[in-house]
Amino acid sequence: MLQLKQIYKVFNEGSLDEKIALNHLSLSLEEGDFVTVIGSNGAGKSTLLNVIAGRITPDDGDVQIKDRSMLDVREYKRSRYIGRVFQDPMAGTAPTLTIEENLAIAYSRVHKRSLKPGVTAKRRVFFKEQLEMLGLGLENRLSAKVGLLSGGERQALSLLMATFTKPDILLLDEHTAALDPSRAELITNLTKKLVEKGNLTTLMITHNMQQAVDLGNRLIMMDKGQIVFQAEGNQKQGLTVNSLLEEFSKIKSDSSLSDKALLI
Ligand SMILES: Nc1ncnc2c1ncn2[C@@H]1O[C@H](COP(=O)(O)OP(=O)(O)OP(=O)(O)O)[C@@H](O)[C@H]1O
Repeated sequence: MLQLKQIYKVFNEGSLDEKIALNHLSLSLEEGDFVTVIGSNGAGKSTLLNVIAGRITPDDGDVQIKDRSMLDVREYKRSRYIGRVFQDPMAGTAPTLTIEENLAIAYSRVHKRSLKPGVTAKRRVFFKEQLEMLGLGLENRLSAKVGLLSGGERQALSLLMATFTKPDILLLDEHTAALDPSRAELITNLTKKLVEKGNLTTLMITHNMQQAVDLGNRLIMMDKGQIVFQAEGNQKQGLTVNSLLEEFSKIKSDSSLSDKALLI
């Protein structure tokens, strides 16, 4: 479904600030793979997601979705294939528009050939059904402005908007990190439910080791723009936070990383 081939990205090349963010990184995801991505600050995790989404162009390598290179596909066009949720609950939705208007925008991004844009009666029924799955009562507040929602409610809506169109790839960029623990748990559980329901191919960055262990069928650990450890299948299921920290300590000796940096 997703293939990253030898992705290389350097920032500020040739200057004192030169930083190799992705160092010939390759990764292949099958349909339905749910990969948790961990690593210290500056390991290249967000750059990786930005390269997939088309926000950053790699200096070398290729990004393929369903065997088609995406390098010539601009970010706004890739959003037809890619759903994304950011750390900031304010980032994924338009605050001055209503819940149903936000959903209509996400819907029309994918169903471009639809003759009737906006909110139709049929679509309203569909939106209500989708919102019911969140279990937050938002299906009864279709005309409420999104700016009035709490951070958790807004992030749940962002997650729904990123998933209900069944994107080929779902990118989650520390999407629970800005929420209080109970709301973070709610969004984590919703993520599990929506990803499983849609069998979505997903990459999720997290600094929460427990979350990285609990979610998904694969895990990758990044350091200095490379994948330094990965687990899948039974090995992934058998991982614990302690075993991850042990793996981490193996790369720590020749790096400036610390447990704290990984666990933030
Ligand atoms: N636009 C940019 N210009 C210059 N350097 C950048 C840019 N974006 C990222 N970098 C650098 O590239 C490296 C990788 O950054 P990236 O944001 O991908 O790391 P990360 O693993 O997501 O870190 P964090 O966990 O702190 O979010 C860092 O050293 C960062 O400072």
